[in-house]
Amino acid sequence: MKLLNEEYIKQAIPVREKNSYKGNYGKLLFVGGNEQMGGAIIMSASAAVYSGAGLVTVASAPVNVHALHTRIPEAMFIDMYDLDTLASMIKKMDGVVIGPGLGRDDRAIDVMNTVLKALTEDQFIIIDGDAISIYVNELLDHPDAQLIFTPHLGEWKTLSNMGPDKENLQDNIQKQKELNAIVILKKGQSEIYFEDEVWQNIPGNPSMATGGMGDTLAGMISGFIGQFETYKKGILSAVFLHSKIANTLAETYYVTLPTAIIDHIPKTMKGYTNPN
Ligand SMILES: NC(=O)C1=CN([C@@H]2O[C@H](COP(=O)(O)OP(=O)(O)OC[C@H]3O[C@@H](n4cnc5c(N)ncnc54)[C@H](O)[C@@H]3O)[C@@H](O)[C@H]2O)[C@@H](O)CC1
Ligand SMILES: Nc1ncnc2c1ncn2[C@@H]1O[C@H](COP(=O)(O)OP(=O)(O)O)[C@@H](O)[C@H]1O
Ligand SMILES: [Mg+2]
Repeated sequence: MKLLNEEYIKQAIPVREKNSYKGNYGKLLFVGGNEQMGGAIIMSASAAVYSGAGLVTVASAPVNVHALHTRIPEAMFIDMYDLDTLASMIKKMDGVVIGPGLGRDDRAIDVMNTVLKALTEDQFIIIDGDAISIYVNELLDHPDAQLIFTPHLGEWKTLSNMGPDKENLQDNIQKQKELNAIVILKKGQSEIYFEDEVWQNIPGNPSMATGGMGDTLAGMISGFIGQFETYKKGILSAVFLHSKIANTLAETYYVTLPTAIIDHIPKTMKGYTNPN
């Protein structure tokens, strides 16, 4: 297992080309946030905006539109239960994050089916939170896109049948291959399973054990993938910086709020920008 530490991330973040524009930095769709959990998809989309994503659209329950626009006016909005609009929106995207606050009811299942069917092979999809349960319980087919799962240990049990006391490196590698996906297994020191190698994150601390922390990570990962040259670089940099920011904040704060992490992303990225 390779260790994900300061050395990897040093100068990993690309400098922006002088004449680049928003279209160069990722068009992302966030799908989730039912009537009870709008905050989850707002945090996720906010993390992507603050990570530098070029264009962010949120598909959510209509009741969430004003909260979203108050928090991040940079994001666009569609009703996620309008399945025709949802399907046509997917076609314009580089990547999709689905799951934060999605719920698991019949409407959520329809949303999930619509999204997975509309994807094409040049896109990526991050399946997080409730969307992990739906993917497993509804026996959904692997989409025609790069698939990325971001389970915590409870969600990994749903995906792999291995509980927190049973999961281990060899069986996790085997399961990741069966899933034909990149797996970011979230825990105290999260593990990242790629097709050819496994990484373990080093920073992180228990001040991060707060609702919304994983929603925020999913948004960061998507935002980074939209700008970095490879999936690997984007994912590893996002996982590292998410917990690195939390470590810095935990020097002075008892608990690290996901929204505080989000606020610190742009300045922290600047500090790691490659000057060449
Ligand atoms: N403000 C919001 O709207 C929030 C919405 N959230 C959403 O709530 C939905 C359900 O997610 P949850 O993760 O709460 O619930 P789940 O019920 O899916 O997962 C929690 C279960 O996993 C078990 N578990 C085992 N190891 C665990 C570990 N290391 N970390 C976490 N759980 C572990 C727990 O005991 C529990 O049974 C998701 O869609 C999520 O995005 C949460 O992110 C919290 C904040
Ligand atoms: N004790 C801890 N040490 C390090 N990281 C933690 C700790 N507790 C939680 N985290 C991190 O916080 C995030 C929690 O994700 P998740 O449970 O999906 O949150 P949510 O669904 O509430 O947004 C993960 O990135 C996990 O690694
Ligand atoms: Mg989660």
